[in-house]
Amino acid sequence: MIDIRGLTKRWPGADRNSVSDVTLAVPEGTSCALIGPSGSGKTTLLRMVNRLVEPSAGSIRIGGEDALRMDAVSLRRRIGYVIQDVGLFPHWSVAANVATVPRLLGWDAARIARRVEEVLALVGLDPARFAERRPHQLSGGERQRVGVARALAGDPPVLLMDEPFGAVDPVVRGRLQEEVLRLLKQLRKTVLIVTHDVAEAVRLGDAVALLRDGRLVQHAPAAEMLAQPADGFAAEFLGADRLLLRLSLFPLSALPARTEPAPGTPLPVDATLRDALAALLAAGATTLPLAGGGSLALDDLLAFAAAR
Ligand SMILES: Nc1ncnc2c1ncn2[C@@H]1O[C@H](COP(=O)(O)OP(=O)(O)OP(=O)(O)O)[C@@H](O)[C@H]1O
Repeated sequence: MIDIRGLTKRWPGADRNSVSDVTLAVPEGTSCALIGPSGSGKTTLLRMVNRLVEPSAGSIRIGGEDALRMDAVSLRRRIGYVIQDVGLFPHWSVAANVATVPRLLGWDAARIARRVEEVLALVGLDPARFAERRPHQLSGGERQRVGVARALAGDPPVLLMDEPFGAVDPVVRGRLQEEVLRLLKQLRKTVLIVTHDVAEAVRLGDAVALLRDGRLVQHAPAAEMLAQPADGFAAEFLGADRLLLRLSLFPLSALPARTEPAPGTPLPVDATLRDALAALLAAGATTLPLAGGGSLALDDLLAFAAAR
């Protein structure tokens, strides 16, 4: 769905490329998280996709169409864009902000009103309470929800997100990540998301693309990248706890349950393998019962983590 080939950006007067020969495909209905150190070119790459930055070389196809030949304004109406500081119009109500793209698309007033209610509800904001407020009457987390609602309002097939949860505290951030993840899957959007947070990247990205100095170091499914970093730089960037993080991507059902019973508090069915490891450590146990029947053994969990 998003097909990027040989994409390069050299800013005028710069002595090197900010993005260098990046080839990357994001299949329809999937998400890819762009990670990398500060200055590695993540935002520049993202902003080339909706032509806020014009590439120096390379091609971008969206849904098979050449994005570089399309009119930039109509291209942007087909691509939702969510940024860290949200960029809401301060004097407009939440409803008016969310209606920006539907209005540009020329929808009639009744359709716009229905859509605004629908997307506000989708992002967990009660339209009756929030539609008429101004941005300064919202919390940071609520503002970011409005940003997501606005990006979804025109029902674009593609969503670009640049540190969308960067400005909120860790608790709100976790909840927003969870909800947005569920929503994007449900709506089958094709998503490119910039983050500097590895945990957020593997949580939100089906695939992860790692940049260094504008070049793509590795592009792989999240669990694969955590298990097999391409080089020393990738291993260091992903962090010493990467195998632990990888366990958080798998449900309990990834391991065959043992049939023998075990004492202790049962692990809930929706626990991840990382939750299971935490519970085993907390209980000082080598096995724990599963709420769904049978038991889980520490040995099996460690073998799974080491097998990659
Ligand atoms: N408008 C611009 N003009 C000139 N150079 C720019 C411009 N925007 C970005 N750059 C340069 O391009 C490089 C990549 O910047 P970019 O913002 O894409 O990195 P990033 O990985 O998103 O960083 P961060 O995580 O800090 O946001 C940097 O060296 C930056 O200084």
